[in-house]
Amino acid sequence: MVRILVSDAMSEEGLAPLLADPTIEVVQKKVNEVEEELHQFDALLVRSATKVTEQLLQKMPNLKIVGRAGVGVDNIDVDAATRYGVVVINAPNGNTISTAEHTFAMMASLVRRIPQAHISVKSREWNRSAFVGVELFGKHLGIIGFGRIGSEVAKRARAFGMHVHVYDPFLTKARAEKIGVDVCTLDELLAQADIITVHTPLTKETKGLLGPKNLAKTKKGVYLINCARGGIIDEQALIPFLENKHVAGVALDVFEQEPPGDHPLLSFDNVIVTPHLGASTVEAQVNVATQVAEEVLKFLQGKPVTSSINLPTLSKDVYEKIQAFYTLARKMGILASQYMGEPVQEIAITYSGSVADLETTFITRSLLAGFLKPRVASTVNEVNAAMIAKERGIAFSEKFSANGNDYNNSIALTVYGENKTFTMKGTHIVHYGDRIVHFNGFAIDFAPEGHLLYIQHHDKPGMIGKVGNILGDHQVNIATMQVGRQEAGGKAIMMLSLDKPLDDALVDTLESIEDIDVVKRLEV
Ligand SMILES: NC(=O)C1=CN([C@@H]2O[C@H](COP(=O)(O)OP(=O)(O)OC[C@H]3O[C@@H](n4cnc5c(N)ncnc54)[C@H](O)[C@@H]3O)[C@@H](O)[C@H]2O)C=CC1
Ligand SMILES: O=C(O)CCC(=O)C(=O)O
Repeated sequence: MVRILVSDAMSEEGLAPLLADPTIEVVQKKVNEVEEELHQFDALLVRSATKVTEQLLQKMPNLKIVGRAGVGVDNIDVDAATRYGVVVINAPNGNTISTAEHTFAMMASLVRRIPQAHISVKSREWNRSAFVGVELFGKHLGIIGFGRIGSEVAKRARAFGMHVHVYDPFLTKARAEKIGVDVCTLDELLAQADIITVHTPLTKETKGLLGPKNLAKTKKGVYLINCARGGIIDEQALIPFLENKHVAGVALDVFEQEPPGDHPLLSFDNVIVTPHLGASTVEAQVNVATQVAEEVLKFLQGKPVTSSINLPTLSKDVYEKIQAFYTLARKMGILASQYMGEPVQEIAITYSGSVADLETTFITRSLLAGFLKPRVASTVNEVNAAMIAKERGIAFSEKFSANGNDYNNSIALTVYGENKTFTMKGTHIVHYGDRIVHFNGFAIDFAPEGHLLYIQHHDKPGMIGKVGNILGDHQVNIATMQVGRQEAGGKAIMMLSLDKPLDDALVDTLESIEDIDVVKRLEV
């Protein structure tokens, strides 16, 4: 039974695909209410309240996936999750419209002073002259961050007759032209905008983006809106600009610390606030919960996920095409690691033929995961394989060749170790399966499966018989045997597939045969 912990409030309608699955148990409780059971959960679904820290991940050794029902993953230690091999996914567009609409609601409220007027009338006052606002029509709106939400805000602004200026260093010219917005530098935006709204993630670059220096570059009487992440507008820096009336008003849905407590900004009459409500609509909550539930379900069924933060994203089509190579690469990694049995510095991979045209990132990660698995005590999978390889000083590279050299497709690898270099080539043949066609410099043809025994020897009459007799005497059945040699009378190999693994004593016996140089057990 798969166990999923849903630790923040989430729409039941959205969670329906998980709740309906009889193989899944969904527990809707806060983390601190299930302290004793944390080690049992396979998946964790959160909004922004649960902090997915390294400490929490350590208490959840069975965890495979964290699903964030929303966009921002700043409540999740994604680096730690990656190290622990835990996939992190989000629901990137389920709450876009709601947040864009909330931004607009904040904008209209800000310039028409609706919250202040509301409080006044509720206090039994009728003071119409105190609440004169300004129109949005004809005003210049500066949008910082032109992704999903920023671009939806722009559409609405244009419908209101506003001039829209956009600053986003990652926005391509083609996309800006298609949407028809004025793309400018940050300084140009600050100088022109009557209203500035931020829609970036909170990163090293965006933290304090609207701080003392940039606030000083804004127009006198500017309005500011933050419905993205607390800290993009520097809260402390705002105070003098509000005191000297350079900033006419501020609308905040998000804060550096949430809840903000007794924050000095809350005492300004022209600062209007909501408690992180951008995504709080019925529709958005159903959307994000549905998106994340469907993705988690797909992941648990071994299907590709499309909104992962720490895995390459694959479409179903691409996933289907690479699946065979993904498995072949995993087996090749396992074989290479066991054969080498020593520290390695580099793994060079060459994809040839039809596989060279595919999305190989995932295949390479699979190969690395296979390679590292016998060497790493903790979980290693395609999420953390590249990171673990790096941490262990193992460089890896990919090369591509259109020519498959006798094979429709092939994956070749060269592993550079401290004392030796190892090469191997594998191919996947439809209706036949995975085959290793070169091993350690020898042409051969075997299926990388089960209990394998690699023997390197001198090419002499009677060698096969000697090995066969010893195995037979010890009741070890040989399922298949492939042989290869470099030249008659030179170095040769046998690759045997056995019905059971060999014990150490039998390996020693085989090694003691004259003219046998190497005996290696390989388990795939
Ligand atoms: N208040 C709320 O309840 C909600 C808040 N959010 C937040 O809104 C923000 C935007 O979300 P989306 O539009 O979905 O994200 P997105 O990823 O679609 O867009 C972000 C944009 O910011 C741009 N950007 C990144 N660094 C930048 C920089 N240094 N300067 C200018 N632009 C930069 C990116 O190029 C991208 O176009 C995020 O912080 C998200 O967490 C999202 C949903 C709900
Ligand atoms: O879960 C929520 O309501 C917060 C949404 C949010 O901030 C996000 O999706 O980034």
